[in-house]
Amino acid sequence: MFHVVLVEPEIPPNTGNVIRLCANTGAQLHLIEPLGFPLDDSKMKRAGLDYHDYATMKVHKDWDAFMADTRPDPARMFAMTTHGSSPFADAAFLPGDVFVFGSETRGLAVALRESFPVGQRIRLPMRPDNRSLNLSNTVAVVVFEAWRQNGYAGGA
Ligand SMILES: C[S@@+](CC[C@H](N)C(=O)[O-])C[C@H]1O[C@@H](n2cnc3c(N)ncnc32)[C@H](O)[C@@H]1O
Repeated sequence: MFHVVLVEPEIPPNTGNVIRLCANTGAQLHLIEPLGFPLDDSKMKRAGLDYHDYATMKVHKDWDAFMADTRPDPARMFAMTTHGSSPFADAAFLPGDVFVFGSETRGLAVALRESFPVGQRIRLPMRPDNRSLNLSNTVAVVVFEAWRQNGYAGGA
């Protein structure tokens, strides 16, 4: 099972899309507070979520609480960032890998981003002069690539 970590997400429909994506792919979703919206926000509900979709979601009061609760292997954590220097095409993912995403307007805080070794800061390719992809689209690309590399284990 992969782990998707949204650090301080701000836009309800993005988080709604990611909740559904994680439910469909078997990824464990972690939301790091503060969130920019209440979890029962009506705009998030428009993502068409069912009760069972929320089963893969955990909320952590901050980054340190996430690390203490989850105890991930630091060597298998990846910061997804437009400031990354490691090409996505070269990344090899394993079951249990942790993918960390920044908020929609701020991205990942510099200190958190730089706490990842350069080889674990990954940038998805974009055409020149584009700033960033949508958060939920980025999560979908990464989770499906990681799942593809692992034979869509558990998928029907
Ligand atoms: C809308 S972007 C944030 C943009 C923010 N203004 C910044 O400068 O980082 C939200 C998140 O999506 C992910 N993201 C978006 N485009 C990406 C890309 N090309 N490569 C890797 N991650 C990306 C990152 O995790 C980012 O923090």
